Amino acid sequence: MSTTNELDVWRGLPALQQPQWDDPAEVRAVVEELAQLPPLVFAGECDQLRERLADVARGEAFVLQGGDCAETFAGSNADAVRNKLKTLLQMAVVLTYAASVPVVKIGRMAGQFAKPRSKPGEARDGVELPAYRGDMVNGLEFTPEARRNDPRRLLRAYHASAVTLNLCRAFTKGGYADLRQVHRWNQDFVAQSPAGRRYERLAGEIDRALTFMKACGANPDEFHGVEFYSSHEALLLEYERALTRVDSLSGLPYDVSAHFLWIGERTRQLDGAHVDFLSRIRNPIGVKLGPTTSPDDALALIEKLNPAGEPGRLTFVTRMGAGRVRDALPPLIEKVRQSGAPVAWICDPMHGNTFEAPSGHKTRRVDDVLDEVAGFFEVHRALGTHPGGIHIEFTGDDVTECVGGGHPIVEGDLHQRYETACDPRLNRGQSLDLAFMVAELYRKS
Ligand SMILES: O=C[C@H](O)[C@H](O)COP(=O)(O)O
Ligand SMILES: C=C(OP(=O)(O)O)C(=O)O
Repeated sequence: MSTTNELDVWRGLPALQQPQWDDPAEVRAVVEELAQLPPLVFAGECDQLRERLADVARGEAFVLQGGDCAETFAGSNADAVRNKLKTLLQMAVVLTYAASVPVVKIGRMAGQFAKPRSKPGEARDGVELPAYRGDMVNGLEFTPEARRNDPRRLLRAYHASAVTLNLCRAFTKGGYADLRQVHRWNQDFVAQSPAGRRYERLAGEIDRALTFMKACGANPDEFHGVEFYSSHEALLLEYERALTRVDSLSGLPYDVSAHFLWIGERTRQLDGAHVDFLSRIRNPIGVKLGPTTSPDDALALIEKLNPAGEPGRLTFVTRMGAGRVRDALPPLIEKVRQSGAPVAWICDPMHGNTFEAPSGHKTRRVDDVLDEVAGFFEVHRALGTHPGGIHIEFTGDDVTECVGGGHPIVEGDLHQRYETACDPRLNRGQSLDLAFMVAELYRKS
């Protein structure tokens, strides 16, 4: 692991997707302020997650990672965070109970405020403005004022992350996530949707199992809370660097902005700044791999990011697209397996399946999402490797952003509740449908 000076090597390397700020002095002042603020997460928690991910790499646990595409400052409130957590908990219960596998729960939450974009600008009715890059950089509103990059937003992102993480810790440790509450999470949902009714039946079985275990002498308080971890894409390196601290116990650097950080598909260049910076922090980390990744790219990333071959350190999050997963994924897994490197493999069935509907809304078909996950399981089953988890964009609200699902949304419905700040998310029913399908696939594999 690196010395403090080596943590700045990235500054001399190409760093893609970094915002241009108007006033470097203002950025320096903000970064200095960030560097004085308390850690959001602790080194020991990151180490614990690394151990959980080592279980995943060994085939003994499954990751459920998800949340908004882009969190917003306005969304850092109790209702929105509770709804997201509630859906994550419901999905985790379905997976744990129906697939009988320990589920490592990681929110794409409490820090997912910066977005890489395909184009620097956005045009509407002949007007061109800079693209929205996440609330950490500029505002979503289509006005020149909102779209101006404002470094003070880095501080607001830190505080919004702190608020969100505080809520997550309270909900997951303070009794709300108690397994004896499985019915309560579904109360507002049960009658409305096929997924809700299916979940309710499973919750009834869990109730009976808990009563049985209690009768056998198990301590029901064991089910009081759950382990929950935060994660986001480590995109804005000034922010991540300012929140990197040397742990007083181990003397090693941890990025204390989240437990788990990942490098996106657009910034995973081997000789780039993002790969260098993440190679030097001690957190468990991930890399997104799209369909253009070669087996040699995967090996080179392993060599750079986990040269010691430590289990749980490195997760590959594959996002091939439903049409490509069955041919693009096997050569990667095969070569990594031959190398003996311990990698946890997770499927992101969202980012390879985005298209634009005739109405102009960016959307995804639930069928494509399900098909990519099915392909991911088929490939792992054929190769005898472990399908280690899913990474999804979802929300706890009944939005209309992805088409299809058990309670189908058609393209003409997209305008009804299209609320994402960036890419389309699964709503609660679509997320539960996915969890039931994954549980079945897991059982079979
Ligand atoms: O969430 C991922 C990316 O930021 C997003 O897909 C980029 O979208 P764009 O192609 O509209 O820029
Ligand atoms: C940008 C993202 O994905 P990818 O890097 O896989 O495109 C994302 O997960 O927000």
